[in-house]
Amino acid sequence: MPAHEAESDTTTTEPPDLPGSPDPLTRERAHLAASRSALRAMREDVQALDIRDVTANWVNSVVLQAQMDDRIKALADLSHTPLFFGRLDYLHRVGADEAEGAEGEQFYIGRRHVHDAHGDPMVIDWRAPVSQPFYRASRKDPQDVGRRRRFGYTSGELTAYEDEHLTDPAEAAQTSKLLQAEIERPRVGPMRDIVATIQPEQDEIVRSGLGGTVCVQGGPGTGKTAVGLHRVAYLLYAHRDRLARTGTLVIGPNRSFLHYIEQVLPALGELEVKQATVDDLVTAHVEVRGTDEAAAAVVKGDARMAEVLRRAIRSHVTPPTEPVMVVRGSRRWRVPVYELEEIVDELLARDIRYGAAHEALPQRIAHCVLTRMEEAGEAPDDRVQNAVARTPAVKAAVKASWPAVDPARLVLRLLSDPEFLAAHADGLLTEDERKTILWSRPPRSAKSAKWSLADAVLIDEARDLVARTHSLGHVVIDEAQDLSPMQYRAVGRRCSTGSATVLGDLAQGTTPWSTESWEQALFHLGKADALVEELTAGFRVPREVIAYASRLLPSIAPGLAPVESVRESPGSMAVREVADPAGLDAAVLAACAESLAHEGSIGLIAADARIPALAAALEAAGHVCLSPGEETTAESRLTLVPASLAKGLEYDYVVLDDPAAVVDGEPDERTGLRRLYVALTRAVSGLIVLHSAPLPEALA
Ligand SMILES: Nc1ncnc2c1ncn2[C@@H]1O[C@H](COP(=O)(O)OP(=O)(O)OP(=O)(O)O)[C@@H](O)[C@H]1O
Repeated sequence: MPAHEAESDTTTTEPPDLPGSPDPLTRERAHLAASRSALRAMREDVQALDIRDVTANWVNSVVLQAQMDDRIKALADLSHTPLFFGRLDYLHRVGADEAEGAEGEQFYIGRRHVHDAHGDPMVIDWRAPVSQPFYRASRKDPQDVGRRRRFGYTSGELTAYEDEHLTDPAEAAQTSKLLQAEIERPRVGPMRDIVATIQPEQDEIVRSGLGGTVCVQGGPGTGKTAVGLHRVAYLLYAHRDRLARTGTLVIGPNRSFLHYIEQVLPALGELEVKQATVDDLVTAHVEVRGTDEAAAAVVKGDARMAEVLRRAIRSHVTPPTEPVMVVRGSRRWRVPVYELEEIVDELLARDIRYGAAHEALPQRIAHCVLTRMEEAGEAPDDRVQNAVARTPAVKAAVKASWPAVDPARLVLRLLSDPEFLAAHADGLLTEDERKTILWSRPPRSAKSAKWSLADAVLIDEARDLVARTHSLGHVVIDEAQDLSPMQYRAVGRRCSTGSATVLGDLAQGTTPWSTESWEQALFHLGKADALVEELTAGFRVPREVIAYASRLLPSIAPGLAPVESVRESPGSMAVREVADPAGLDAAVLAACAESLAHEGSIGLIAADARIPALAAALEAAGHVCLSPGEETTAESRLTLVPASLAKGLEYDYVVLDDPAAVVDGEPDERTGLRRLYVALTRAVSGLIVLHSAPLPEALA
């Protein structure tokens, strides 16, 4: 694969040039300049639109103007993001029969579609079907592509290109230098998109259909987050209308993480995707002021709790014992007990939401009354039925047989009333488990209760038993391995009529309820038929570093294979023992200073308990520190990261303080080692591990 740079363009592979014609790089630059002015023209066209004549009213005009403003924003030409990053030379016209001998076609691939004044494409959106071979074509399967060209940019200038002639048997396959350079480029600021370098196995996940749920298992830095975000962008392109109606959501583990990834989709032109943590979803209606012991949270997060709640809510249904007597004017209408029983039984058998049945019951009783009225020769209409449904007699019957249930109060009663819990957890929870979740001092009311996050998930489940939760079109769940079965259910009901992308790594599960197998997780999510894919190539962590971290795998996830890093960075790893524990802070500061001498972002990761001491030491040494997820700038590049917040984040250089303390910060050894595995796998270019206490045995 010959690479060409501005100064050293020696072996040209372009078709023979006419004497005096410009060299390929100049031609490509000319196409870039022409594309940029075409984009400018597209933007000016939208800006010049006068909507006064086409909008019927004020609301219409506001809506249309907002859409146009979005479009104008989307058409902005950002000088630091190349308008195109690749070119495909097809051997034949796309879609034409090869036998016709139709001439080849050329497409420039970029972040968005750009066309000229005649509507002919200058740049094709990376998500369009004709762009797909840019990511997937290979020597084995050239997909009718004769040449794939990648472009290299320096400070927004097109400075290099690299060609692959996929159908040329004489050309040997090589790893792309531009691809490697893009992967090695220092990270400053928030996460960026990978449109120019999506790999074939990643692309298969990105472009998999909207209908199915995909689950991706992948070690640290294999691009799960990147793939999930690009899949959303792809789905929005391929199913724009449907997803605009139903909505999309990206779920991440915490605010810092969401902040870190929030720029990726807008950079791809997608501004409408919502982001949330699972906690955000379930605390919309509950104020969380309490916490749980791990043992209680594990039981509360167990899927058996869903059945306990289902039984508890249905226990409010009582078979009718009294007939209903409705008085209208001078007449009395009676619905006998057996008929009421039939209605209640039928509603129970239909298994509709508790609240829906509660609303249907008065209408059903009123309908019986109306039938009797008709039999007696009256001609009542809908208004009469509604009036009957609202009579005190009918209301009293509904209250007796199918009373309204408040979800929070239902959970409150389960957690405070040992008999109520025992009755509905019979055969599901052991006595010990019931004791574990019962409040020792029950609160007076749902309002005054100190709900925990696990309680909020239970209330969310109870709310769904009362009234169906609104479902979105597509949900991406990142770091999914940390969700409890009940949390999976909470997410699952938010995409019950849509699909999901589930991303995670079983080896990075650090919650007491973390996922043991994707099959189980997908079952709880309600997507048991999802496809499980595996990503094994690592794009973040250098080979030496991942090899060191992978020593932990036999202890934390015995079935998983180590990540195969695509990054060679010799000398990227150092483990330093500090003999005197009192000298550890100073050694850490020195390692930070050493790392700051390089370009890029620095993360100092330490056990949560060590953070205050390190923050003070850094401040005393005059370092300005960022918090995780906060944007790195050229002036402040050092982030102090508590180990509990490191998940999903990355830094060019990582300094890891005292691994043993990171392990000891967790309730058990396996969780501690998993936390350490996360901390060890955040580095893009270099890792320095400092310790005075002995290293954990699994690592030593
Ligand atoms: N095809 C690619 N080309 C260039 N960079 C890539 C590619 N795939 C992933 N990366 C980069 O590798 C890094 C790790 O990606 P990402 O955060 O998505 O991995 P992850 O699997 O979610 O990691 P973790 O398990 O640690 O959360 C990111 O900087 C991402 O941009």
